[in-house]
Amino acid sequence: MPAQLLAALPLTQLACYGFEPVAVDSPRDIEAALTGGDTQALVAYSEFCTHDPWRRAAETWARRVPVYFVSARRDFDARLACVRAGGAGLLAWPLAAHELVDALSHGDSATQRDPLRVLIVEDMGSLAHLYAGVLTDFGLTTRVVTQPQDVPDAIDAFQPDLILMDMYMPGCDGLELARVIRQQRLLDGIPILFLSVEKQRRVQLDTLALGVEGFLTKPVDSDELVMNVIPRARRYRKLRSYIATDSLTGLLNHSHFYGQLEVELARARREGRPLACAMLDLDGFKAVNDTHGHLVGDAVLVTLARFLKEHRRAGELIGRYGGEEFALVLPGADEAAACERLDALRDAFARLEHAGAAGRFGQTFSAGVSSLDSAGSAKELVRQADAMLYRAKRTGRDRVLGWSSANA
Ligand SMILES: Nc1nc2c(ncn2[C@@H]2O[C@H](COP(=O)(O)OP(=O)(O)OP(=O)(O)O)[C@@H](O)[C@H]2O)c(=O)[nH]1
Repeated sequence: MPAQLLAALPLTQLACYGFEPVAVDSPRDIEAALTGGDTQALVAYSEFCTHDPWRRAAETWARRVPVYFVSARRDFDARLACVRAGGAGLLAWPLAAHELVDALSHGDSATQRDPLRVLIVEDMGSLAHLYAGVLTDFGLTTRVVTQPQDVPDAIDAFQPDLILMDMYMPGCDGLELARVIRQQRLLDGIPILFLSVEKQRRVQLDTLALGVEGFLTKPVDSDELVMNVIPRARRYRKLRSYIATDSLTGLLNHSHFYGQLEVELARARREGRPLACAMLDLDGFKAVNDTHGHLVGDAVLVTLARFLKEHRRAGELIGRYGGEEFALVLPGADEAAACERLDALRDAFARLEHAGAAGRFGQTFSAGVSSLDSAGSAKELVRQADAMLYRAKRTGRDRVLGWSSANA
């Protein structure tokens, strides 16, 4: 974008969200950044007037990375010009960091970082792997399941963005399996595409009436498969992330955290493995808002979210449970292991410095921990961890307490 506008970019705030923004004001620098291969997205200022060199240049860049246009214009003509230039989105000028972060974490660049996932349910393994090969060639990740009864576990483990399903399988047909999937609240909206030799219009219409996304008649050619799968999977991924995550921190929101906790709990029981839950709350956070203002308070919340994400281990869940309250699920950890880990996190976070209007400051959190040793349900896990969190607050803050050791 033009050099005189670069100073108005919220680069420091973007860095706070975990991005590495680079400000450039010449097409040559942009070309160099794109050639380097590390650039995930481009943000280009545009006035959307007839002679707008940035829009014209951006049209060529948009073929290589998602380009987000920023403009003071919000009218229809500007929106249309953005679409015609291949823009991934139109953001308001002056650019607000959280709007860009929202676009990047839900948009096309997010799918580039984390490929779309397709679960293929087909009793003929060779055919399933043929479909998988086609989708993999287009950059998608696939998993094949040949037995209907294995589908619920595969969904839990793989978290697909779309299910491609054979209609006729031994033991359980596709319609029944679709109903089993849809009856789970969190999976009600997942796109299901049927693959079948079925040509009877009545049967196809009955299938669509069930709320499945579509019907592909075998044999399906590669283009038809890919064009039916990618847009639907991408749309579901985007909608799900809008619904499941908190817009400030990008962590799971309250209800989705709780839903995923139930899934992890069931898995831990099935596999006979331990599981712990922790609730975290920033200490004296009201004073941060009062002293430095709400924007600095928001930056501390974002920093804690980013800190937790950076320290996240495979399989762990992190959610924003309430305003300044966060929640963690640690599959495979018993209470003692979880307390030790939370205490290490507490210690490391307390060493960070935050920048405020009234100078730099440190921030601590307290945490309560519970585990399957003492709690039998998701509700009980959260209740016990919460009770320990408030005991930690009452007894001095900046500490971690576990239910079983505190109540022994
Ligand atoms: N900046 C900002 N503040 C928030 C947000 N959500 C909640 N808060 C603030 O968090 C503060 C919580 O204050 P209290 O519940 O009194 O707790 P505290 O000051 O952290 O004290 P203890 O928890 O007892 O250590 C309130 O001032 C809320 O306004 C948010 O999204 N952004």
